[in-house]
Amino acid sequence: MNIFFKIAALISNGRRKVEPLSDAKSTPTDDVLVSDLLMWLCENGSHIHPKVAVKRIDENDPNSPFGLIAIADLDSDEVICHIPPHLIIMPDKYNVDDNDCSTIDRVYDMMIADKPNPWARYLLSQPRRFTPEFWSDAGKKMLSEMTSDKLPPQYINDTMDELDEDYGRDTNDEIYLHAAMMVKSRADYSFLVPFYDMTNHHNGKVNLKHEFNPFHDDINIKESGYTIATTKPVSSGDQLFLSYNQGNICQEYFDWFGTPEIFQAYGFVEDYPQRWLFDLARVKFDLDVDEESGKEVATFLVPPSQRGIDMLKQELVRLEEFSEKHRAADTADIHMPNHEWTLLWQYFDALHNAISRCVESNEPLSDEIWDAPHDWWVKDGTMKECDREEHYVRRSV
Ligand SMILES: C[S@@+](CC[C@H](N)C(=O)[O-])C[C@H]1O[C@@H](n2cnc3c(N)ncnc32)[C@H](O)[C@@H]1O
Repeated sequence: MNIFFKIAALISNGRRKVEPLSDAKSTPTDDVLVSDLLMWLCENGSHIHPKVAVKRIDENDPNSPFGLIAIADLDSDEVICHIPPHLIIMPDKYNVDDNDCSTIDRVYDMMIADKPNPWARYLLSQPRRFTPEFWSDAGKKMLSEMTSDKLPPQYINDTMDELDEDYGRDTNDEIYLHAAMMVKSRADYSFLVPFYDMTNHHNGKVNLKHEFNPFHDDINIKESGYTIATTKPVSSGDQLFLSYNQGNICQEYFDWFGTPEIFQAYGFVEDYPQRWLFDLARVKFDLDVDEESGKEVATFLVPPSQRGIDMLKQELVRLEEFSEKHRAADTADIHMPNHEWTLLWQYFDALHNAISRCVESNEPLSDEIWDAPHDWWVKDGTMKECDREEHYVRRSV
């Protein structure tokens, strides 16, 4: 019996009758690690919708990431998965402010166990050091030269410094670093949730939501577990997406966590729509492609100023000089792993493109933003200074 029907059988022994699907194309996965993981999850009390498969997002690329794919049409508001509390890795006490590293410690322990469970084996199979915070010294040096102290992402050394200096962890232990990167790129703050952590990001195609906000005061995750559901009908073959920065539990991420921060924390350049925030110029805009004209359009979330636009024009010149100096280099000479080099230039192109669209727009200019307080982040599109408790305000620069 193939994995698909094994899972369906498990679920039908559980809480819901699952009829075999006539148009089920293939097993939910072609990967042993993933099928072991799915079986382990179902045998340990998880509910995984039988019309959802785990597949590589590019079936022709054996290295492409996995994602959740509908293998039959889904309605809106269908529960895609429920993961019970005992499978979620979380710190003892949970407070979003004292985000300690106990979740990382637990993932590390799971990975170095004598017989790692299927989830640990899957996480260990993920590419090493692929998010910029965990890049080689050469890669981080090149990225820092590209962004200088002006353009995002900044603070790419924070995580390693924190692990080393604040928590005294061994940052020469490659498995510990991998555990840390898995938490940073797959957890909701300190909650690492299996299967939920297989969901990819896309703000334009997002079709999933959290059934409840696990950070809400009246939710005790140790009782509720995690449940995600569809927000709209999903056609067979479509990928299921969450938003990593504008989802229904993202709260203050709306204000400042944009395309640069997604690149830094998750190691990929997001598709349109993108969100760009440039502290130094106090410029904040969404960049999307207009369906009719096919042109990229910058939608400003705070009014841009001449001063800010002039700063970004100077940054464009500096970026072009950086490209002149490095793009033709031989990676062997700079000791940067190929995946870092490829990703760095993908981000360079997206950054250069976004600033170009911004400075060439004919948006009316005003100096209003320079009267805003130093912590000038404001909720989407308003100049209203937001209530502190409503929104985190990012570190001032
Ligand atoms: C929470 S995991 C998602 C599941 C992951 N793709 C897997 O194969 O297990 C986050 C990672 O998935 C990848 N990812 C998520 N959304 C993506 C997207 N839209 N494009 C490319 N990679 C994406 C990135 O590598 C990111 O660090």
